[in-house]
Amino acid sequence: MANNDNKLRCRTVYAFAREMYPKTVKCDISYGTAGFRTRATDLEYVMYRMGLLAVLRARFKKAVIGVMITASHNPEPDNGVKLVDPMGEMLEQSWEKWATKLANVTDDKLENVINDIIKLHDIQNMNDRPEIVVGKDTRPSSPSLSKAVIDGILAMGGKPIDYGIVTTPQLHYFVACKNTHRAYGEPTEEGYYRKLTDAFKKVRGDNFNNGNYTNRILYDGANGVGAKKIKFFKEGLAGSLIIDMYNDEIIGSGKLNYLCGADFVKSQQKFPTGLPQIPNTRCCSVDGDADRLIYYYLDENQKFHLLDGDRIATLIAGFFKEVLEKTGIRLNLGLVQTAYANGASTTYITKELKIPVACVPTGVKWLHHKALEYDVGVYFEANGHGTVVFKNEAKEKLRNAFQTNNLTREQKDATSRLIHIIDIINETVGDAIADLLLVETILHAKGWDVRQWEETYTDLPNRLLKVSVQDRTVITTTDAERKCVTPKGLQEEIDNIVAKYPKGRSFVRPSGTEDVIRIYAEAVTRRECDKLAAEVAGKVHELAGGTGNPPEIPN
Ligand SMILES: CC(=O)N[C@H]1[C@@H](OP(=O)(O)O)O[C@H](CO)[C@@H](O)[C@@H]1O
Ligand SMILES: [Mg+2]
Repeated sequence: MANNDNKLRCRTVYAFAREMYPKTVKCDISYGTAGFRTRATDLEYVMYRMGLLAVLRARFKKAVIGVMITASHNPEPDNGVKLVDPMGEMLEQSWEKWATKLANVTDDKLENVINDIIKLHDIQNMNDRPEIVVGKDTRPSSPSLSKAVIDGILAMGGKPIDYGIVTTPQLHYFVACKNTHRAYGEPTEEGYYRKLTDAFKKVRGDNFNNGNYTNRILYDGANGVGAKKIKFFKEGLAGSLIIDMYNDEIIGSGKLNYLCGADFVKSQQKFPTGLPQIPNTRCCSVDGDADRLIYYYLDENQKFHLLDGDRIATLIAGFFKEVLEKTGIRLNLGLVQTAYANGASTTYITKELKIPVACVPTGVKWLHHKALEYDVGVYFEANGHGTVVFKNEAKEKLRNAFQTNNLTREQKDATSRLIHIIDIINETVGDAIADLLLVETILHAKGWDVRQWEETYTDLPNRLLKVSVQDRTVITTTDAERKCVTPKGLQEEIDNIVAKYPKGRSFVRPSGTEDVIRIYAEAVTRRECDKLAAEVAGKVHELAGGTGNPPEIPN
């Protein structure tokens, strides 16, 4: 009977694939830095197939798996999909290649790839009906793409749990809650808001303001899901933090991520559209799926000041170091960055904060795994994506110490504070809104305004450029992407250019989410930095098959 069920199910899988979700795109796509991401019109069959894969992965892991439909900070016509593993982490790398294979195989070979996955992973429980948690962002294409994922899940015999429109970090959280049998929290939106806002209010206490810190912030929702969900936080925070909302698609008519949002603010280094320009006022932006957070302000001369992911990371790591010292409990703390981290932030962390720093390749999966090596691991990408992770033993150590009577009053207060702060954090993945609550908690504890935060160190001027090339895979890199291996000769040319600029640093790598080569540069002055970036971009264009006009070098 089981065998017959299986055959019947498999026939449904392939009939559906051919009739409802035929492969419409000839060229291959690959599971990149954050899953598949491309024009939404090219994604229906990919979504269906990822629904199939999620069920196989869930049967293999004997756990709940997540599927998130989003293209994050990309323009509105794009969309994407990524799978979320049992503890809320990104899909294990060895399965990325199966995702890529499954997405690219022709309709008539789909069955072979599925059989290969089943055989190679010895998946025996093909009649299990695992839960697959599905979420989507606010893009117009998301509902139909979500239906394709759900059809894939159903065809493969899984049980879709559709959470509708949620932020990416919410979906990661739901998966972790389900697989820990609620030890991590309630797997509902309500449970998520309650956990974070209750912890925030406990730590904040009755004094909402402190020293130079005032509890009002201007919030740019990027006209996306972050604008929708912040409203529930506002309710839960009950005035302890006042969030003035802008770029809210319901109130305004703005387009998703257009001239606003965390990616725009960070990469353009500009104040976004839609927010009032009030001097020296703390502002923040999230991206299209609310997993990135960036702070900034305009001074009295209308000069723009950015406080990016590196700045958030140093604030958090420095604060945890102080509190951990106060607890008297020995836990090791480390910070993880990528090559995009501003050199000044790395110097500040190592020389002044004296916290160990690791550098890993771009992409949350690398940062997250490295951070798990520490008892308390803080990780952030310069673009504002990051969080803090705690080893289970570290959490236990804190809780046990709190229960004993061996702590002084000060040690006990610091331990209790830390235990509550852990609940403000979404440990599963970078979460813009949870990070916002954490940053606000730290600024409040220090009694700092945004300028005092900025005074901790001075960023080196930096520039991010993109160059289009015929084939971005011609560039390969090593040393956490800081050196390129191919095309031959390019690294030597970059070294020669960089040597002309005091404190200059530059590296290039193929993007994993866009069809471009990214160029990063920093130097002592803005002028030198822009020149360095443009010169390196020119070399990339020349040696890596650039398309269109070569970049212009400023005088
Ligand atoms: C320079 C940069 O910001 N790169 C981003 C971007 O990846 P690329 O591979 O560079 O396109 O999108 C990723 C997913 O959101 C994010 O993890 C990463 O940091
Ligand atoms: Mg994002």
